[in-house]
Amino acid sequence: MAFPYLQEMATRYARAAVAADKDGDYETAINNYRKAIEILTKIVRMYPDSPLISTYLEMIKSYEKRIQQLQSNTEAIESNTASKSNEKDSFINDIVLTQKPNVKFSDIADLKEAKQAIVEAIVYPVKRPDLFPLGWPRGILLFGPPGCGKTMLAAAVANEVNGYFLYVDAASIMSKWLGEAEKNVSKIFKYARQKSEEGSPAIIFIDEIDALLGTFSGEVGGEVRVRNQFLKEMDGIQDKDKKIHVYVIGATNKPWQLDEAFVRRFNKRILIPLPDLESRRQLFALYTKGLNLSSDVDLDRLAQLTEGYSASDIRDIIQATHTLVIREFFEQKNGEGEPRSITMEDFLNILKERKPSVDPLFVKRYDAWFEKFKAL
Ligand SMILES: Nc1ncnc2c1ncn2[C@@H]1O[C@H](COP(=O)(O)OP(=O)(O)OP(=O)(O)O)[C@@H](O)[C@H]1O
Repeated sequence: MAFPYLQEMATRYARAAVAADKDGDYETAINNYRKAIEILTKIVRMYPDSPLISTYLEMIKSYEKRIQQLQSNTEAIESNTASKSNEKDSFINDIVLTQKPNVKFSDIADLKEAKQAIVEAIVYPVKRPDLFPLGWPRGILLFGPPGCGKTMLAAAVANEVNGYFLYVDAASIMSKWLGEAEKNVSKIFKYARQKSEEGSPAIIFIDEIDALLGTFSGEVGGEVRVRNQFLKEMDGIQDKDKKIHVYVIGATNKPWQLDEAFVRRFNKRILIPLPDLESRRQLFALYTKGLNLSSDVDLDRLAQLTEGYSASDIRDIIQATHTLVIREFFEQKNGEGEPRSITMEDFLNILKERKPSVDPLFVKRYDAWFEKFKAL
């Protein structure tokens, strides 16, 4: 999952924790502090170069301290045990990332074909269902290397149609709620249908969908039941009366692990590839927009040098280069005055130390899979 979403999720839990803490609902507060810690720890692990790392570490420390304080106050906790009826809501709260994400199509570099396919599949039918006498697809599969915009696209389309964005991590559904997974799958769809009935389209985004619809070598935790439940729910939203605006966007980095019978349920199957030269140029322009660049920085050249890098690799390169200059500024000038501008040499130094995160062999596999299952 991507940095901004993780950040948003951590903030959400932290806010819920503080609110519950104030209300004296210590059990909810502890649970939410724990979730915030879990996500912040993930951010620290995944984005060690982020300039905010020390802030996150501080936050983790202070939440841990608060949990300890609250835990020692067992009496208060017992008197505020969450009621059964709240449990359902809190599950949905866990998965509904935000009602309206703030990612826009214009924040996404290039991916013209994918944007167009997704607009045709979701935006047009939401705006003018009467123009689609034959119905329209409710299941869309986005596949391709990690960090190239699958999550962003799904969030942007939810934003575009003013809908609910339900972020679901398939791997955690299978592991975290073992035994509960089947029930939780139907809760997700029920909630989405309810939102649609109230007038807001709902986009269920399932990250790492291969964890849910993959071909398993062994049956460990009721996988077949969960899968069947999921397929039943997907069939349930194929509504002939055109009233239901619930869409399932599945994302995977390993499409070849999907069971072929299930692949066909996703009427649209779209490859989100590694950025080509032009996309990389756009990414460098996009992510250096607010930075102080020296005149020798050649974005075209940087785009040429980064063949094989993912969009998030490129964003990370820019972030690391910026951090380098900021670090130097603090070390040499103690944070006084202004940092110097970022030079081409800074970029080249960082590039030397960063290899693409995607294995080129995988890229060939994506293309081959797309050829076989393409459905734009
Ligand atoms: N096309 C793009 N334009 C601009 N930024 C991008 C693009 N693709 C990825 N990014 C950057 O990389 C981050 C990760 O992207 P995103 O989460 O959408 O990738 P993903 O394909 O869903 O990856 P994963 O499979 O790891 O979940 C984004 O938050 C964004 O900063």
